[in-house]
Amino acid sequence: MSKTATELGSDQGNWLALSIGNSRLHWAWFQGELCKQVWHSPHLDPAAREKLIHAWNRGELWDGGLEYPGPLGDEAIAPNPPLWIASVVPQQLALWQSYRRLNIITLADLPLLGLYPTLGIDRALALVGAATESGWPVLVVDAGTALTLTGADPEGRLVGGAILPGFGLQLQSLTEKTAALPAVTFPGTLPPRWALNTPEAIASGVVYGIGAGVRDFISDWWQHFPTSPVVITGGGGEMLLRYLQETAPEIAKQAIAMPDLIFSGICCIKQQQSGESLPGPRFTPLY
Ligand SMILES: Nc1ncnc2c1ncn2[C@@H]1O[C@H](COP(=O)(O)OP(=O)(O)OP(=O)(O)O)[C@@H](O)[C@H]1O
Ligand SMILES: CC(C)(CO)[C@@H](O)C(=O)NCCC(=O)O
Ligand SMILES: [K+]
Repeated sequence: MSKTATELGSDQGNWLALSIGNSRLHWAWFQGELCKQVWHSPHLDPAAREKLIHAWNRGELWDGGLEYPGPLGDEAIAPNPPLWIASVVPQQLALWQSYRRLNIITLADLPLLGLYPTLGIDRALALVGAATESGWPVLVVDAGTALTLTGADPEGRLVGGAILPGFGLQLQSLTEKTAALPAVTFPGTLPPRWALNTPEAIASGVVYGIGAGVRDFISDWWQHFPTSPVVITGGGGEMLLRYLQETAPEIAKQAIAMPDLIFSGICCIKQQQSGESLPGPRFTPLY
């Protein structure tokens, strides 16, 4: 559906992308294809959603109750921005059902082959984003609440993947399901592997355990697709990359960190649906 001149004039190509994850909301403000700002917020309740919509209509991007990186100079968002949502949390998505300029992205919108019906839209969009940047085949490692590996072949067909508890969830489950293990905050640096105290032993187990698992998946992926890029994303992506740099520099050198991958995917789908761009990567290798 292409935009009318009035619509273009009124929103100047401004739009918002929202990726609803299991722990947090991930937001991006776009002008056309240009991503101006990315930020994260807690899940919302109806009152917080109303405050947000009112802020947008005053030209402000952020609500005081949410984490944000600070105002962007004098720039203001146009009122009633189109909102493109990808969600893996139905209750949080339901909050936006009555938003006037809502576009919900579903698996049916994606130029990928071989998808299974319950595949997470975040995983599928990350693949689209990764392929837009690096072409097919591609493997995406997303270290969010759940850590996922998702790979597609040279034709853009899902090969498959894996789901495991992410860094935060592993730390949390140890604390909650044991008597003696304390809460451990997410380590900022690679912990010592052979720890001599409880918090570092927990951090070591989780970081080296996840790291080794991911490394093994990447090695196996390269047996099948030796030239495939590996794209790392998600809040735990930096830690994962640190692990790879330390233990497997030859893998780390070939891994690409793309924190905002999901937004490349959303932008790509929006362009396709709005007829704003050249034909997308639908079923054709990009290189
Ligand atoms: N400073 C930090 N605070 C909290 N978690 C962090 C921090 N740095 C890295 N992490 C890790 O990143 C994860 C958060 O990643 P990300 O933002 O991709 O996803 P999320 O918000 O947890 O999940 P989702 O997108 O599924 O809601 C946490 O689970 C934790 O393992
Ligand atoms: C695995 C998560 C939770 C990662 O955010 C999400 O992609 C999801 O809910 N997926 C559904 C199951 C699947 O992807 O097979
Ligand atoms: K569940």
